[in-house]
Amino acid sequence: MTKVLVSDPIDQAGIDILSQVAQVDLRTGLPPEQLREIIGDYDALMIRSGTTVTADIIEAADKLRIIGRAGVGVDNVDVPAATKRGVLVVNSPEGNTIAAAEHALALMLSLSRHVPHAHASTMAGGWDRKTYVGNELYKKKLGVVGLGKIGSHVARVATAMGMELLAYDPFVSPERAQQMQVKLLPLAELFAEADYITLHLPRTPDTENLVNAALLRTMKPTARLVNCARGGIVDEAALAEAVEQGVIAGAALDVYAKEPLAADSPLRTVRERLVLTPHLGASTTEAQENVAIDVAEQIRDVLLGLPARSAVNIPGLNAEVMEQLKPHLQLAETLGQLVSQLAGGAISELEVRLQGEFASHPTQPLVVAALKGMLSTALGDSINYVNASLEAKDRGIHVLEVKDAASRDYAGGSLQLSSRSSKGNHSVTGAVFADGELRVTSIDEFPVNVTPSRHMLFTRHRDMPGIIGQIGSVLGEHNVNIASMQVGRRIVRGDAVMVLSLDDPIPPSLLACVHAINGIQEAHPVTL
Ligand SMILES: NC(=O)C1=CN([C@@H]2O[C@H](COP(=O)(O)OP(=O)(O)OC[C@H]3O[C@@H](n4cnc5c(N)ncnc54)[C@H](O)[C@@H]3O)[C@@H](O)[C@H]2O)C=CC1
Ligand SMILES: O=C(O)C(=O)COP(=O)(O)O
Repeated sequence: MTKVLVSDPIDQAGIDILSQVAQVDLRTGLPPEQLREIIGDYDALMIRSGTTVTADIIEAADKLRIIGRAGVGVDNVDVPAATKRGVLVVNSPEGNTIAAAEHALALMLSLSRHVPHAHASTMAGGWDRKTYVGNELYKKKLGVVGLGKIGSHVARVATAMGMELLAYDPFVSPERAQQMQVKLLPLAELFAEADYITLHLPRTPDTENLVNAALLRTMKPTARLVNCARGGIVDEAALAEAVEQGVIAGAALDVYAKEPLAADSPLRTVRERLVLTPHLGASTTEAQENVAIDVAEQIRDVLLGLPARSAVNIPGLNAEVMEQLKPHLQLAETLGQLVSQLAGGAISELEVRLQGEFASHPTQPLVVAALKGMLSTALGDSINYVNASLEAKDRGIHVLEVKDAASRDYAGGSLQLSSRSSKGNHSVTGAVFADGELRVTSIDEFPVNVTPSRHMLFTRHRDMPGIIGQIGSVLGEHNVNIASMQVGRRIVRGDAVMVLSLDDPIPPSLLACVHAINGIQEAHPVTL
């Protein structure tokens, strides 16, 4: 029975989808040791930000195929460890964009008009209209750090509210910024100029403690900071001090370096001008339904052997690409299996050559498919689209990608894999025909036209009378039935290759007899 563990609260719509294909166990709030103990039973894990998936947990996850993050940030998952183990990580990149953006705007407005403090004072019996005089956002400068999906929505709404938009995002082009009516500035200038600063970037080693005491001191004393992105980007102790001492006018946080926020955090002692929420950015009914459905559908699909649309650790290979390139990926994988079995030893270099029309396809997915096929000979099922590139790199395999659009051999182009190993060099070429059928079109530069089949035998021999008959006899003696046979040669009585498609596997004793035939130079059994 396929089993899915849901270790954080998710919307029922997600559970319903998962239940179509698996037994779903909802166990929230598990301590790490307990999660480690039980994870070995599960094929899939669905989480939000409450579960931290460490390398240790992934190590214990013997059956795990996919980790689904019902939200955006995957900083609570050791993605490199998952990749190494071939575990797919997926998320919901857009399901909670609006919720997070609106929460950042809510925090900005709350801060400006002292909503939480005025509310608390009123509830306590007060009627204080003097202390809580605020500021307008209209005509103020808003600095958006990280102009991605959430940052852009905040920018759009803030523009509509009459704010002037500044942004810092090293990966956004000036054209895009201009289109959004946003002025791109270096980080230091943005901090010095803005009246409000809102953070919408991921937490990475580069962004950790980005907003520290020194940067806070460069802000205007009237400026306010909002962090609805990730804890750890802001130095919390420095921020508490800056707000307390009036270095800045206020701050609002939804996310913290360590969650839940520690009872003794210095942030909890700041009484005024600081608004804290417990990671509520994505907590709307709408967003929770969106992300639960988005991620549960991906888990369901992957468990059914289909591709996921938002894979974090196989860049460039989403469901759309997989669907479009299905036969081409299959060809690359098959040629990878073929070339590794012809090589018969550790391959040190693989050249992936996209010829003719093939050169119009994205290279990366085809290279990954070729590597998966190539490595599966030695590594079996443990190799997949997630870890193929990494495994190849770890094994020191040098991968070369060549696009040769000018080559004209087949209408749809062709794909050639050439391997270099201690035992020699081999190359195989294949094409996808109009009906979607795969063909091997050359082996070691000898032209052939072979449909790949489960059991095959490839020989390299001298083109001379009698050799084919002898091979046929040997196969017959071993009760191995030949489905088809092809010979490729470049010159008469020179070197030739023979490809036999067989109905049965090749026993080792048969291979020894084939090798013993006079004129046979190489014989390679291949299983696809
Ligand atoms: N509080 C909450 O509940 C939620 C928080 N988030 C967080 O919000 C953040 C943004 O999410 P999205 O907009 O969906 O992501 P996104 O990927 O669309 O945008 C992130 C932007 O940050 C930029 N960026 C990366 N490194 C940067 C750097 N060093 N300096 C400046 N900009 C940099 C990227 O170029 C990109 O444009 C993420 O950290 C995510 O985890 C997302 C949803 C809910
Ligand atoms: O999607 C994100 O990145 C979030 O931070 C939302 O976190 P949550 O799913 O509410 O625990």
